[in-house]
Amino acid sequence: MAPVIQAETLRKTYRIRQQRPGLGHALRALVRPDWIERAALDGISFNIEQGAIAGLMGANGAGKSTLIKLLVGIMPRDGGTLTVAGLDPFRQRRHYVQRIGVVFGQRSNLLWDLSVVESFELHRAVFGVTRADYERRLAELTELFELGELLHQPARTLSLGQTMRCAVAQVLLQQPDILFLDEPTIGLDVVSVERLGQALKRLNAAFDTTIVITSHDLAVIEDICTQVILLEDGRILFDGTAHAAVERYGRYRRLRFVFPPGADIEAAATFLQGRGVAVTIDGPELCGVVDAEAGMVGICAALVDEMTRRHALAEFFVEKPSLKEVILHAYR
Ligand SMILES: Nc1ncnc2c1ncn2[C@@H]1O[C@H](COP(=O)(O)OP(=O)(O)OP(=O)(O)O)[C@@H](O)[C@H]1O
Repeated sequence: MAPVIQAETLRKTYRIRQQRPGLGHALRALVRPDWIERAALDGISFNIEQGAIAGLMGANGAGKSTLIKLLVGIMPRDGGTLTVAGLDPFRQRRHYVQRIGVVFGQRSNLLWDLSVVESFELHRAVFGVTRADYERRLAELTELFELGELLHQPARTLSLGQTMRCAVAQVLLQQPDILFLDEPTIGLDVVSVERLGQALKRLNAAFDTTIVITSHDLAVIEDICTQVILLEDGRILFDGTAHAAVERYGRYRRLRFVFPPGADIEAAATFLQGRGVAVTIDGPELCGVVDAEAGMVGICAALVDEMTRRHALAEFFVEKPSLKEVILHAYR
């Protein structure tokens, strides 16, 4: 089966007006402005299969939002080819929008003073969903997204997490083939992130809906995505499963030291940093991710040995790090 999304040497360049300091430059720029070009997507190629949950990841400015804008058809590409569900998202936008659901961050189409179900009714009318399809779909989505009594509340009374679940359910009313979510987890607490993630998984399992999601919350990507595309400076650094990403960066190990009450964890952290280990402190625990490509056992053993001699430890563990840790380490 052909992939539902196919991108070949996809390119997007922004023209940026240069403003040099000084009155002379400002006056000259009025007559002959200085432009430079910046490639936000530098000829990237990838496929996404029908029924995948694909996570787009990358640091700020990596090109995730630009890619989502090309995928949903609100911006033209400058080069390469892009086919989604057999259509060109930008050139065939009128047909295309019927096939996709899009939620950008916290911009929902729920109307503030109306109850959620009233906003859903308006959406039904705009997208021409038949009454019978709407009733069936509403029942399915109420269960999948745990909407229950939220449906009868005015949108302004919902929490951020509840708003996001309702906003996503709303765009699913017209049963799109593909759902695009740009940073849906911003501002959500961990419980809301988990609830949204589980709802998306249920949706995907029940209807084989392809989902493309960008998030800085790597835990959500690791939990729900079947494919991870990692962007850096407009290029693809990694494209594969979350599991493969961990395997690829499998040479990393997490050293986790647990300290007794009153221990000087900061001093221990400084010591590890001095050995080139990236560390985080969480309560009585100090974690360091070690790049131990060659001689993994020896490097970990030497660090543990030095730590036990210098500091009073309650326990220590050598573990495989999460996707989040290895990616963050790879960025450094
Ligand atoms: N409208 C624009 N005009 C000029 N440059 C832009 C524009 N939009 C984005 N860029 C530049 O293109 C690059 C990619 O930006 P993009 O917003 O796609 O990244 P991102 O990965 O979504 O980042 P973030 O996580 O911060 O949202 C950046 O260097 C950015 O400064």
